[in-house]
Amino acid sequence: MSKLRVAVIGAQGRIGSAAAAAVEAADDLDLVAAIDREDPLEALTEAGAQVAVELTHPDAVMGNLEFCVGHGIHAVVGTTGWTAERLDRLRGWLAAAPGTGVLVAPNFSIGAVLTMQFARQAARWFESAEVIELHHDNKADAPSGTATRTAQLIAAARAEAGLAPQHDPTTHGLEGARGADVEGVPVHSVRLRGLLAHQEVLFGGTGETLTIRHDSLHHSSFMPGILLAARTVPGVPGLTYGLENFLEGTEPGHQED
Ligand SMILES: NC(=O)C1=CN([C@@H]2O[C@H](COP(=O)(O)OP(=O)(O)OC[C@H]3O[C@@H](n4cnc5c(N)ncnc54)[C@H](OP(=O)(O)O)[C@@H]3O)[C@@H](O)[C@H]2O)C=CC1
Ligand SMILES: O=C(O)C1=N[C@H](C(=O)O)C[C@H](O)C1
Repeated sequence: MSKLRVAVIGAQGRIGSAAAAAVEAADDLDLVAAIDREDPLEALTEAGAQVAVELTHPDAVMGNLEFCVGHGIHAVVGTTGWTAERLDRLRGWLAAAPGTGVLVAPNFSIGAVLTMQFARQAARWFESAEVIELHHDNKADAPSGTATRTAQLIAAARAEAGLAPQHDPTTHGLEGARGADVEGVPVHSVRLRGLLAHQEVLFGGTGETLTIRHDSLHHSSFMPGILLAARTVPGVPGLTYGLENFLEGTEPGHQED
């Protein structure tokens, strides 16, 4: 069987370099292009890439995806900075490219995907919910894509359950002290040398709290998810948001890197 032809965009970066190495090491995948800021996107078409793994910067991702979708190259996207408007724009490009698939995943690690699912499940049972995300000191975006998605899922579950908006008695405080407001859920962002990617979701109810914590200790935590996504995306046309949509029916052994 011929190997799937995969390209990595952002291949000099922290996660992009790890992704390029993981693709290269996979028996069923062929790393046909590994490009970064200075390289032309035409390298993807010249190399005959079938799937592009996009791991760059919120300022670069839309241009890269417009090119990929316009050339019928499926994409697996880890880059953050997504808004409803950006997702709509991407849907528009995909509508004009039937058969092309794009997965946008706020987080490729299985533990982070489960954290989001557990948080959604817990949200309806607690009056208070806050998210603390902690990342390395070179991260461009805040809050993280994962924390934003987590807060959105909590907000949706609260609304579905008919919970009242969260009570915040703060009348005196410095700006930012209560974090960013993501659909009514406070999200706090810590940037610290030595960290990679970590998140705590805190829930509070009468006489009890629940804390869900996840730690990505190494970029290897994202690789099984990226490889699974690269293998799956050619069979899923249109936009898929969240790796969980590709995990259903997958045996854990199939996520090996
Ligand atoms: N979904 C997930 O599971 C994960 C997502 N991420 C996300 O991935 C993104 C990258 O993170 P990280 O690797 O830490 O960042 P880095 O800054 O280490 O890497 C990004 C790389 O992309 C390059 N780049 C910038 N613009 C372009 C462009 N137009 N075309 C090609 N390459 C470009 C950068 O070059 P230069 O240095 O010259 O700017 C750099 O080499 C972030 O948005 C991060 O949040 C990270 C980890 C996991
Ligand atoms: O920049 C990072 O490092 C990460 N970015 C993603 C995010 O913003 O959620 C995923 C993970 O947290 C690592």
